[in-house]
Amino acid sequence: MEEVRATSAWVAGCSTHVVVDSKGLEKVVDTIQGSIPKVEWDFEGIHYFDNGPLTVQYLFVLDALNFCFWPDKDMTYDHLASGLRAALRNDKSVFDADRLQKYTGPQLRELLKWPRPLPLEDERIRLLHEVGQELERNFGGKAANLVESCGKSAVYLVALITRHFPGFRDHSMYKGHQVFLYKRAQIFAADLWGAFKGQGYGEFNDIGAITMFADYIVPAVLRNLGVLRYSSALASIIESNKEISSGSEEEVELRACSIYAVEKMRELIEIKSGKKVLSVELDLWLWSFGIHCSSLQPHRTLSIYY
Ligand SMILES: Nc1nc2c(c(CN[C@H]3C=C[C@H](O)[C@@H]3O)cn2[C@@H]2O[C@H](COP(=O)(O)O)[C@@H](O)[C@H]2O)c(=O)[nH]1
Repeated sequence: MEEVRATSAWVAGCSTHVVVDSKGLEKVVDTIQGSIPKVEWDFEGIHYFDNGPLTVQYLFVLDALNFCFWPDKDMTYDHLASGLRAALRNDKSVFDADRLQKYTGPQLRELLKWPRPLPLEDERIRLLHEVGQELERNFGGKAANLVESCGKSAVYLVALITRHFPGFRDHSMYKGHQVFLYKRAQIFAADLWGAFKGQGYGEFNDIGAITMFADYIVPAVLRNLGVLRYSSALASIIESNKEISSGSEEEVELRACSIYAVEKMRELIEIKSGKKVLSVELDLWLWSFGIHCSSLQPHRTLSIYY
């Protein structure tokens, strides 16, 4: 994920709306004293897991749809993960590649037992079709084949996913430069690693290369911890719940500075305590803290990437 790391660092270096506060960062690192609280993958108990290829199919579908829940004030990631789990328990062929290509909005709603249109429903359907078509065309219909072809490399997996599935190409233009964020492709690798506990489909020799997943929860957590600071203009946009356009400087800075800050946190933990932590572990700790923190103020962007 060298391009994610390098381009995020570049944004952080010329960012004007968001600042990574090195003092704030150091304070957090001093507080945790080299050992971040261990958060178990699926601490919520909402995901499907059967230790086999169907779990891989489930996680790929889940991460194809893992974005933008906030427009419906009652919807969260939990509804998606547990809704897809219930659908799969009820019918093992529900995520077969041929079926993925045919779902309609109302059918997906029915699958998730959601009583009204989903946020960005048309895009969700388009992305499901894309996943079904491309899995069928190049991977024998199975996400497990996609993962097996990666030779235990998370970096290669992310590259392969972004090459084959345009919906996962999470990138932006910032001050004339292309910036790579790859949130959903990276989170899929991390979900495999977490679910399979680093074994089988979850075994990656380079899991340390994955960065944090730039969503709308972790930036707000980092701000809450004093690691990120916002300009007063950006702070008032976020506090008044106004939407920030996808691809705007503000939005790219919020996401890229979060990636950069977590990389810096990881480096500083190692310098201060000699302990190596993974960005994936830091992400899960920060994210799980965020979803339990009612005072958090996430930014609002309509996006298919996070
Ligand atoms: N950075 C980061 N962002 C994450 C996740 C996850 C879930 N990961 C699973 C993996 C293991 C655990 O057991 C988790 O269940 C979801 N999100 C993002 O959060 C937002 C949803 O917020 P709300 O609308 O309040 O539900 C949305 O952008 C979604 O894409 C993560 O881990 N890291």
